[in-house]
Amino acid sequence: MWTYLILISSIVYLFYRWFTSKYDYFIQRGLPAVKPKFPFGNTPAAYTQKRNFYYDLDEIYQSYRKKTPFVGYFEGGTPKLLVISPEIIKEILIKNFSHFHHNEFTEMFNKEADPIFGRNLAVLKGQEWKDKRTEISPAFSNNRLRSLFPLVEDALKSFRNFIVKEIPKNEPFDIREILAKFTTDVVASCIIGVDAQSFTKVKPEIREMGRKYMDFTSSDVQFKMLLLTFFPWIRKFKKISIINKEVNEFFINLMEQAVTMREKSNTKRDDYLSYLIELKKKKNLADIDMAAHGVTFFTDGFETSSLAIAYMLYEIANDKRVQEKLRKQINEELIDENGKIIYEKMLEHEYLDQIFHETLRLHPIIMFFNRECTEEIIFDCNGKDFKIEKGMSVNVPIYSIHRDPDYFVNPTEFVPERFDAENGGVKEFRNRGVLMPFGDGGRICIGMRFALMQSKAAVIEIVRNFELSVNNKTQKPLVLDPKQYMNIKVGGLWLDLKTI
Ligand code: HEM
Repeated sequence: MWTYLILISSIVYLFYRWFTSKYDYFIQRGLPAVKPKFPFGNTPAAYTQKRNFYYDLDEIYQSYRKKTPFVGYFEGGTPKLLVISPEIIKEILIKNFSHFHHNEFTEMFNKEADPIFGRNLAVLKGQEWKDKRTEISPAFSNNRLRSLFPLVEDALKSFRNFIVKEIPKNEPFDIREILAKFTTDVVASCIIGVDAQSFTKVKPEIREMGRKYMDFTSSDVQFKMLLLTFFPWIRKFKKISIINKEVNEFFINLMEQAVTMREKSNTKRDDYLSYLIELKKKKNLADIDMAAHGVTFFTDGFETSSLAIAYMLYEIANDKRVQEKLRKQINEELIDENGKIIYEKMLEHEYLDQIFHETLRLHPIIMFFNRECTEEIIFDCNGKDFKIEKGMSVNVPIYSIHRDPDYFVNPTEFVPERFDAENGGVKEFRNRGVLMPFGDGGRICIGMRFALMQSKAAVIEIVRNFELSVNNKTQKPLVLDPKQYMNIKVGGLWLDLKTI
C-alpha cells in the first residue's frame, strides 16, 4: 500500500515538475509576463469553459496595454506571446513575415488525419502553402467576382422571399440562422454550381453538413483539442482527426459529383468550379486537392460571412439614425431603374463600407489570430532586446485592439462616421495596424473581397425592403459563447422585420 502511494505521489510530482518546467521562461529572459497558475496557466477558460477563452486574453491585454509592446503568458504549460503594440504587429505580419509564416493550426491539423481540413490554406505551411495560395488567388480576381454576382442575386431573391413568407407569423428572426442559410446558398452556388435550397427544403443537407463541419463544440472535438493543447507531442505518435469522417466524405463526394457533372454537361459558367477544373487540367491536380480547395471556400467562407452580415444587420437595427441614412442612400444611389443593385457603385459605396468596417471593428469574427515564429528574431521590448525563438506562438488580439480607447474614441459605440474621409477613412486605420478584421500581410484573408461583396449585397437587399429593430429575445449585453472560438454570442441575435 505504502509503495503504491509513494509511487503515485512520485509520478504526480514528476508530472508537475515537467509540466511547470517552463513557467520561468519569460522571467529568465527579462520579459514582462503574467504569473502562470498550474495547471491552466493564464487561460483557464480555454479548459473550464466557464466563459469564452477570449476574455482571458482580453484581461491580459487590458493589464499590459500601456506598459509593454508584448507580454508573455501561458496556455496550460506552453509559453506564448500576446502582442500589444500595433507597430510590432505590423512588423510580425508584414515586414518580418518570413520569420512568422506559420500559425498554430499548421501544427494542430494534418493531412493524414484530416484529409480535407489538413489541406486548408489556413493550415498549410512553407512552400506548399505558398504554392497553393498562388494557385488559388486568381479565383478571387475582380472579373471572376463580378461574374459571380448574378448567383448572389439569385440567393438574395430566395432570402427575401423567405422573410416575406415568414413575416405574417409575427415571430422574431434569429438573424444568424437565416444568414447562415443565405451564405450556404451563395457559396454552394458559386463553388459547386448547385442550389443548396437552404430556404426551401425542410432539412437542407448542405446547410446541415456545413453546420456539423464548423461545430467545434461537441465533447469529442473539445476533448481532442484539449489533449492536443496540453500534450502537443502526442501528434508525433498518433494522428488525431478533428473533423467528423461522415462530414468529410459528404463534402468530398459533393465536390467530385459537381466536377463530373460540370465536365459532362459542357456548361460554361465563370465560377469558382470552372476555375478549379481549369486548374486540374493545367496542373494535374489530384481529386482530393480539388475537393480541399472547394471545401475550404465553403467552410472558411459561409460562417464567417454570415456572422459578419448578422452583426451588420443587428447594429443597423439597433440604430435608427444609421438605418434611415443608409436606406436613403441605397434608394438614391445604389438601385437602378429596374430595381437591381448597381454592382460597381455597391463596391465603392463609402457609407456601406464604413458600416461594414465599423461592424467588424466591434465584432471581429475571428477575435485573435496567430503566427508561429519560423526563424528566430530580436525585437526591442522596453529598451531591452528580446529574442523570439523558433516555434514560439504569437497571438494578435484584434478584438481588444479594435476596442482600445487610444485608437478609437468611445470604442464600444457603433459610429460608422468615425471612418469619414476627414479622419483618413478606413485605410488610415488599417495602415496604422489598428483595424484588421481580415488579418494582414502574407496570410491576409484570401476571401476578403468576396466576403465584402456578398455582405454588402445582403445588407442592401434587407435594408431597402424591411424595417429592422432588435427583439427583446436578444440577450443584452451581448456575451461571447464560452464554447465557440469565433465571435458568436450566447442566445443568438433576434430581430423584428417589417415590410416597407
Ligand atoms: C467577413 C468574412 C470573413 C472574415 C471576417 C475573415 C477573416 C479572416 C481572418 C482574420 C483570417 C486570418 C488572417 C491572418 O492570419 O492574417 C482569415 C484567413 C483566411 N480566410 Fe477569411 N474571413 C472571411 C471570409 C472568408 C471567405 C469568404 C473565404 C473564402 C475563401 C475565406 C477564406 C480564408 C482563408 C483560405 C484563409 C487562410 C489564408 C492563409 O492562411 O493564407 N475567408 N480570414
